[in-house]
Amino acid sequence: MGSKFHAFMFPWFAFGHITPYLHLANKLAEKGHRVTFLLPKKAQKHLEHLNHFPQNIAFHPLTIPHVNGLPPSAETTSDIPISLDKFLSEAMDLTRGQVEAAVQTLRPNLIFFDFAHWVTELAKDYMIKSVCYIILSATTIAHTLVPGGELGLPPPGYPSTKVMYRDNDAHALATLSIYYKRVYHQITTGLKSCDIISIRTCKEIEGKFCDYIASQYNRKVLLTGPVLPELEKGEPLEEQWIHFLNGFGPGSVVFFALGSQIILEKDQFQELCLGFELLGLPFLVAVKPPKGASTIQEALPEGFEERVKGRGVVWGGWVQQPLVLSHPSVGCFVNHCGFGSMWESLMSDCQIVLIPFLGDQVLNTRLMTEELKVSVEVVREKTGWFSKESLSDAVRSVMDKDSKHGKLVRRNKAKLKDILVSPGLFTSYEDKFVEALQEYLV
Ligand SMILES: O=c1ccn([C@@H]2O[C@H](COP(=O)(O)OP(=O)(O)O[C@H]3OC[C@@H](O)[C@H](O)[C@H]3O)[C@@H](O)[C@H]2O)c(=O)[nH]1
Repeated sequence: MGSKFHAFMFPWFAFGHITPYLHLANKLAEKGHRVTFLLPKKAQKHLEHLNHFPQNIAFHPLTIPHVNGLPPSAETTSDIPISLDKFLSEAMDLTRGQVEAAVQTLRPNLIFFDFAHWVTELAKDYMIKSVCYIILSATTIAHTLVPGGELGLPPPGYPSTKVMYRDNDAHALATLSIYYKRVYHQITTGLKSCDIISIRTCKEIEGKFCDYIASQYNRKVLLTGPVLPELEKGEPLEEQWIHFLNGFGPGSVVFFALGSQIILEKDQFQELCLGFELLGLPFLVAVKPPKGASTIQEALPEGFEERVKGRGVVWGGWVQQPLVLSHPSVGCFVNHCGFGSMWESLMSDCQIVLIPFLGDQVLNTRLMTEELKVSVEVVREKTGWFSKESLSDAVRSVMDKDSKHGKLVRRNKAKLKDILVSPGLFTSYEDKFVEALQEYLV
């Protein structure tokens, strides 16, 4: 059994990081441990519905200090373009006093962090254990964030010849170069100096990358598994989507989403819409309005809505992605291969088409498409541009009943899913992880 502990959680101020931390917090709380969750004030109201154990998980809101260059109301990466992330990162560093005050008062046993590498010093001062909990893929860490790593190039001894950047990834590398140095420093410092390294993955998908990280940091690496939430514990799918999706046959709808960060240029957004028009299948596209537009409607190609009426919707807000994916009418998931979406796509019964934008998304895409062979990637030009034809061709290549390639990836994916859903696999990762933490605390 082991004794109950009290953990602090302090993830990077991005929903793509906060949400998986909260899923892990729920698992700890379910086992009777206590969690104090540090997060920006405004983020709390978006997350309360995901806290399934409010008696054991307490949110501890932080005030985001003012930093020149950061818009006054910005508190998470969803509030700013990627080019301003560095200011939010400075603001996070300036919350150190608030974090320390909370540690001093509440005296936790452990503190989980990812980007705030200075947590390890603070933890030592108060004699608590620091846990660097990585919610990006092990593949990304192994390729880009090990000591001696270099932007865009695999490090010596890297265990794959397939999961790499290629010529046509210059667009993703250019974005990565904006924040690479900062994130490299944050992650490698945190991983070197923490007490415990842990990653949100499992060896069935990323075993050799996890082993490589362990060898490069000369440390044991604990895996939590994907720590997916139980869908039945949350709210049901919104009525409007049930109604829309029920109007189509099993496995016929293509669902498109790009996570919480990607905002398309207007011309690329329009090309995307035209790609769906060309495809001819029913679709639900959920993306933010493109740059320069405040609504989706004003940015749609002329006459588009009329032409696809009754067959497709482009929605500018949040949809409940895991629930949409579990609707029987949805047969294909086109997405950016953020690590959260990658897991959700693997656990669904949909065909997977990938269109990565950021550095880690490119590597995740290669892992899925070339190493595991469970998906296809949309072909881009050297400039990063994808055309309506390349988008619709990729979807057709897996959705056409007679497509050989479609059959192959469907078979591979079904095999992998069988392994992942084998009874007890994920819970045994979670149990072993918690046991390992308890051993550290003895
Ligand atoms: O409309 C939406 C969009 C997204 N979501 C949810 O939001 C989460 C998005 O997480 P992802 O990791 O896929 O993508 P994000 O873009 O938010 O992640 C960010 O952090 C993780 C990194 O791998 C990504 O590169 C980075 O962009 C998923 O759990 C998804 O189900 C919705 O529920 N509805």
